[in-house]
Amino acid sequence: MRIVHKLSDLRRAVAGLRGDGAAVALVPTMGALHAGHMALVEAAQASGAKVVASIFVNPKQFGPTEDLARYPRPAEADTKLLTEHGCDLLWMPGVDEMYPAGFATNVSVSGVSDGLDGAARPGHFDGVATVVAKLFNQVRPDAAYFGEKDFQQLAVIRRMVADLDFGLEIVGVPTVRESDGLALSSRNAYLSADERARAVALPLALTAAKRATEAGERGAIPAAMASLAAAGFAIDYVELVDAATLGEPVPGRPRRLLAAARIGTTRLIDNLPVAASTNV
Ligand SMILES: Nc1ncnc2c1ncn2[C@@H]1O[C@H](COP(=O)(O)OP(=O)(O)OP(=O)(O)O)[C@@H](O)[C@H]1O
Ligand SMILES: CC(C)(CO)[C@@H](O)C(=O)[O-]
Ligand code: BAL
Repeated sequence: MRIVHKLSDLRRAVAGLRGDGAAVALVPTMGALHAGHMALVEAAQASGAKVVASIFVNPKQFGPTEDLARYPRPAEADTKLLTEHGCDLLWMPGVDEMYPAGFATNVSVSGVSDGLDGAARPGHFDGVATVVAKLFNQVRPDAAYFGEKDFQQLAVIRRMVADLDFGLEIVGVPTVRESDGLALSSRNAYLSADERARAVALPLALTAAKRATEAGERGAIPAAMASLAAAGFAIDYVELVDAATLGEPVPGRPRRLLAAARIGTTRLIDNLPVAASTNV
């Protein structure tokens, strides 16, 4: 796997991958890679495309009191994992390469960025949209792969791609979980053993609330909040939204249950689809 740090080298390397007429798929990440990221790489490979992964810890999507400085950056382990998975090219720009002096543009996707994580992390989705727009223009892929774990992010990117005529396919990949149900996340590395044991309350609370809601029961959201609080989580939100507002008009699963909560200093997010109630 070739690794490039400069935009000029990236352009040449992508042109090389396309040499024999192959399609190119992009997997954008912030590194500290795990099996969730590898599911994106594998889905991209399954399409027959050459795969470009990017690793860039994007300062613009972190709030002033968030974890930019301590975000894990295990470059060697990341490179090894991508090589073992047969990734074709790794784009690893530095902050100065991505945002040279004088950089002054902001991409803001209104509506879909507003609630949930957009409300809890002001400016976050502007930072995501800005860097993802740049990644798309840098790599010019035919398709890009994102995880459903960051469900609102996926919706923001789909909206941006449609609105700005990027002309590439956005593919959402289902969330990869630990055996107890916790969604894989780079930030899980922050959890102490005790916090890790209690963190399973997040997928358990969402699963219980999903089942109760689908059965037509009332009070599922307050019950989920109570079980998260009992496990020691500080809750940012637990919300059931019309999936169409997040760009997922899938027949049979018209709603999405999303949550974000903090355990100690670690903020976790998760979400599940919710089918139409069988009891109304
Ligand atoms: N468990 C997972 N299953 C599927 N995709 C995932 C999973 N975790 C992350 N992704 C996807 O990988 C891409 C890169 O995400 P990122 O590098 O932020 O990893 P992360 O584990 O989500 O990290 P963080 O802890 O910062 O949220 C995103 O599209 C994200 O949705
Ligand atoms: C899409 C992304 C790579 C943009 O920095 C990031 O938000 C992430 O890792 O999900
Ligand atoms: N996984 C989304 C990136 C972030 O939390 O900043």
